[in-house]
Order: sequence, then structure tokens, then C-alpha cells
Amino acid sequence: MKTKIAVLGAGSWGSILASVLVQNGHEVWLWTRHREQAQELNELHTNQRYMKDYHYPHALHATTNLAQSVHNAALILFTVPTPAIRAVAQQVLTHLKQTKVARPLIVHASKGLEQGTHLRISEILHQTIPADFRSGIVALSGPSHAEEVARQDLTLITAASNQVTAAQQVQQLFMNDYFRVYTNTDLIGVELGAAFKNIIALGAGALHGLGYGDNAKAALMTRGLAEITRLGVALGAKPLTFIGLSGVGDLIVTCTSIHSRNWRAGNQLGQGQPLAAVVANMGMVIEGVKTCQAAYELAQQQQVEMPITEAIYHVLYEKADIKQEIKLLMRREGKAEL
Ligand SMILES: NC(=O)C1=CN([C@@H]2O[C@H](COP(=O)(O)OP(=O)(O)OC[C@H]3O[C@@H](n4cnc5c(N)ncnc54)[C@H](O)[C@@H]3O)[C@@H](O)[C@H]2O)C=CC1
Ligand SMILES: O=C(CO)COP(=O)(O)O
Repeated sequence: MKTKIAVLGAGSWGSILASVLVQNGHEVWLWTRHREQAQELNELHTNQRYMKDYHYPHALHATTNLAQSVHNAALILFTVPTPAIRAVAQQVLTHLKQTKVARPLIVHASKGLEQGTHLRISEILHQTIPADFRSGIVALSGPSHAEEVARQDLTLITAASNQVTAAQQVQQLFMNDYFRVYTNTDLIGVELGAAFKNIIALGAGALHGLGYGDNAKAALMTRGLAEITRLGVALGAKPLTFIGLSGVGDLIVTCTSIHSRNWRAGNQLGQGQPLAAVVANMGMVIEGVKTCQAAYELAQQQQVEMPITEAIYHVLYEKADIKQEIKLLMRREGKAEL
């Protein structure tokens, strides 16, 4: 059945998910703040800044009018970076209050934690859009670089919600021959795995930039997974979720792919570039930088040991020398692995 869907945020991920949904036969309205970008998408069917040389389906509607995109939408998909989620959700609520139609499903595909509050994205959406104006809240997450979904490479991800029926609805709307969706009811674990893997990807990139080899990268991923699982479980996640698509799956892809902005940022830091220049030159969101601060603070609150996250925090926020931090990590007292 053709469903009206609003996709909010026309960066690499939002625009490609919008494209998948159009290919699945849905009526998709992609919202962007930028008039020239909407015009480029509607007239040339391209989005050169975010997805070079990709051609979007002609049936995709781009708009700068948020009311037009969410009006009568059965599903509203948030794909703006984490720091923008709350403000965009507040604007969405204003429009939902005006229309009073069937309550839409709220879905997000972003990966981070809110600075200061440390809230997961579903918690921000839950707080901002009261239940009277929406149905379920779902997080869509897993190993999925937009560049590969764009060329219809095989991609498997997770739709997570406290309400299994909401996750199943999302599964039905997104699934096709190259895009396979599993459901999961551990919303906490799925969102935390998605957010925390970006921190470890910064570290993996830094190791590469410094010239370390595969042993070091495998070790970082393994011990990184151990510590993000520890913090996740302390925050209410199920441990098994971290060996699923949104945990180790996304950790692997983000720590090994040149498509990853977090990996590329880490690589540049490892090569000696200052953080401010790396962020300024990326031109796209590097979620792991802010998430690292949130995870560092949460680890302290929860008294969870996270030596890799702490080392990355020292490099990002206290200008610590990366090689010195690696030396300190290596010279920690001997431990049992499990
Ligand atoms: N790019 C990818 O392959 C994937 C990205 N993600 C996640 O999706 C989220 C978005 O990532 P990308 O699309 O890659 O980012 P991006 O940097 O390519 O695009 C972000 C978009 O959001 C817009 N935006 C930024 N602040 C805004 C605000 N205050 N109000 C309205 N719009 C705003 C920007 O103009 C831009 O169009 C991130 O949380 C990322 O971790 C998840 C899976 C894959
Ligand atoms: O989450 C992603 C792939 O699953 C995208 O990672 P980056 O934000 O590092 O590009």
C-alpha cells in the first residue's frame, strides 16, 4: 500500500533512505532547510554536496515547507544530526497539533546522545511529541553507509521499538531485495550501540592515521565492544543486543570503512590535524565527537570502566597526545579478559 512518509533532513542518510522508500512505492516528502537543495533535488534529481553523482528517483518530493512534508504523513522519519533532533521535533509538534489526523509513527535513524541531558534520541522524541500526537517510536539502526545503500548494495539493519507492532510496521515499509530489516524490542541497547560505536570508530581511524596495523585495530574493536557493552548494560540495555547488527555489526562497518565520517575524522587526528580543522573540513556530521563527551560523563556517573573512551575523550577535549594515551592504555595493570 502506498504510504505518505516525511523524511526530515536531506543529508546523505536522510536523502538515501527517502530514495529507498520511493523505490518501495511510497509517497515521500524530503524536508530540508535549504531552498537551493530542494530545488536541486526536484529539478536535477541530485544532491551533489551530500551524495555526489547519485540520481534520485523523479517521484521524490523535496520541500523546505515542514508543514507540507508532515501533513497527513503516516510515518515521520527524523534523520537530522542528534543536536538538531529536539528543535526539529518541536517544529513538527506545532504542525501535528494543527492537523489532528491519524497519529503518525515516529521513526529516527540518527546515532547519538543529547549533550547535557545524555538522553537517547527516542527519549527526546518521547519528551517532545506527546503520545496524543503520535503512535509508536522506532529507531532504525545498523551497519549502513548511505553510499552503499545508494548503489543498492545488500544492507541489513534493525528496527527497534518498545512496541513490536511499531517495529514491524517499519520493517514492512523499508524491506526490499537489497534492504533487509529485523525487529528488536531492546530500544535502549540498539540506540546505545549506535551512538557508542562512533567513539570507537574515531579511535580506529586514529590508529590507522598513526600507522598501526590490523592487530591493533582488531584489539580496539574487541575491547571497545567490551566497554560499550558494559556501559550499555549499566544503562538498561540487554547484553546480547551488542552482538547484533546495531552493535558489533555497526562497530565493524564504522571502524573499517572509508565511508565513515567518524573513521575519517579519527584518521586525520592520527595524522596530526587539529580537531577544529577536522570538524570544519568534514562538512558533514561527526557524531562521535559529542557522543564521546556524553559517554565519558555517563561512565563516571555509572562508575563503569571505559579506558578507551576516556583516552579518546582526553585527546578530543583535553588536547592529550594520542601516542601518550595509547602508551597509558597499554601500560594499565594486567587484567582478566572477561
Ligand atoms: N551517512 C550515513 O551513512 C549514515 C548516517 N547515520 C546517522 O544519520 C544522522 C544524519 O547523518 P547524515 O545524513 O550522514 O548527516 P549529514 O551531515 O550528511 O546531513 C545532515 C543534514 O541535516 C541537516 N541539518 C543539520 N542541522 C539541522 C537543523 N538544526 N535543522 C534542520 N536540519 C539540519 C543538514 O542541513 C543536512 O542536510 C546522523 O546521526 C548519523 O550518525 C546513520 C546511518 C548511516
Ligand atoms: O552509522 C554509520 C554507518 O552505519 C555512518 O557512520 P559515520 O557517521 O561515521 O559515517
